[in-house]
Amino acid sequence: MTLAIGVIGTGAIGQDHIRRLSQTLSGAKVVAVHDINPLQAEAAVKQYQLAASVHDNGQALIRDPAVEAVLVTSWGPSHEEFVLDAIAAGKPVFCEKPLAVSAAGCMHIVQAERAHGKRLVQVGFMRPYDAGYRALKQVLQEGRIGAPLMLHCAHRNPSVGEGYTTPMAITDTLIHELDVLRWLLDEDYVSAQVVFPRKSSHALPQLADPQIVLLETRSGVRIDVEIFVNCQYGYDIQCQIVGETGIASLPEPSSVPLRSAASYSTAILTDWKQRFIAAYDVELQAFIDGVQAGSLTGPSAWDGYAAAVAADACVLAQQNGAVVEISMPPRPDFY
Ligand SMILES: NC(=O)C1=CN([C@@H]2O[C@H](COP(=O)(O)OP(=O)(O)OC[C@H]3O[C@@H](n4cnc5c(N)ncnc54)[C@H](O)[C@@H]3O)[C@@H](O)[C@H]2O)C=CC1
Ligand SMILES: O=C1[C@@H](O)[C@H](O)[C@@H](O)[C@H](O)[C@H]1O
Repeated sequence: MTLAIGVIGTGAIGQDHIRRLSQTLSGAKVVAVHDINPLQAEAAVKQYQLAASVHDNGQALIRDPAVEAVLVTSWGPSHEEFVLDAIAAGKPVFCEKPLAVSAAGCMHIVQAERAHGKRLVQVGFMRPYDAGYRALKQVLQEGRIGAPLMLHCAHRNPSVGEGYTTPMAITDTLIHELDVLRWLLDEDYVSAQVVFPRKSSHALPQLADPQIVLLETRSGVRIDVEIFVNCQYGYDIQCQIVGETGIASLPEPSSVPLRSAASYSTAILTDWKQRFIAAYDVELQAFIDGVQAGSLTGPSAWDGYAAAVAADACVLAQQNGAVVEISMPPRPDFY
């Protein structure tokens, strides 16, 4: 069976997912698209030669009988409404991060999904599907560096657009670490603090960049994450775990070492699309396969909620400079 997917939001990642659904993955096809900017939707249909209808609103796409599953890749603040509509229609939905822009919004989705009685939601947290993070988790699970004590992480983008603001460093960027580090350590956070180094001259006035987020987990692991979204030199994701008997680091993406012009070098990627290309493929194939098998296993609405609870605390910590408590309720059996 080929899963008929409707895509809401045909911008950067929407088009990238349409490309992989149409050209790389198996078992799915794009049958409908919608974007608040109709020219953007038409452009996606043309570029990927889709046999897809173009809807003039998201609700119509979700209700379209030809659409069996929904992909939400629109702007973050629109996610909650579309995901709730998909659940109300009983259709599986893959939603890009963030699941909703606040923990309260994510909780509405959790409640709706539980009331429906079966998992319908997968969140686009792709890093748990990345081979490097998976290898890192295996090292931890095999006890090869002993119990984890500290994590030193960095999330660096070369530059960001004019619309990117200080809280977005948390809700748009750090949200990936909030998810993947929780998955890696298999525990929730209990506190957050944000400190601001000297501001980069490359950051626009509305953005404090870089930032350092300090997290503490339930067992006492201390985590520092540098978020630096105007670092200029590349797209660079770092994660180093200091354990009781050793240190484990996220592998660098593979690249040909070059001896040339009196130097020895390896390239650094500049684009998130390339850095996690394999992980995006695997996460979306897992969604297709999960829908076909009647059982979703990827990052859940609860994972989206957990990341949002921590993100809310980090945004508050940005404002007051204090250590903010993170209070995470126990995971319901449903998840
Ligand atoms: N998992 C990942 O690594 C990534 C996830 N994302 C997430 O994907 C989402 C989209 O990001 P981008 O593609 O980079 O943004 P974008 O700005 O390139 O595209 C967003 C598209 O959604 C459309 N849109 C906005 N509001 C809408 C609404 N209410 N209804 C229908 N269409 C609407 C816009 O017209 C635009 O075409 C964001 O939530 C972002 O955080 C983005 C990049 C990477
Ligand atoms: O999700 C993403 C973007 O939305 C976000 O703006 C970037 O900072 C992240 O690196 C990228 O993975």
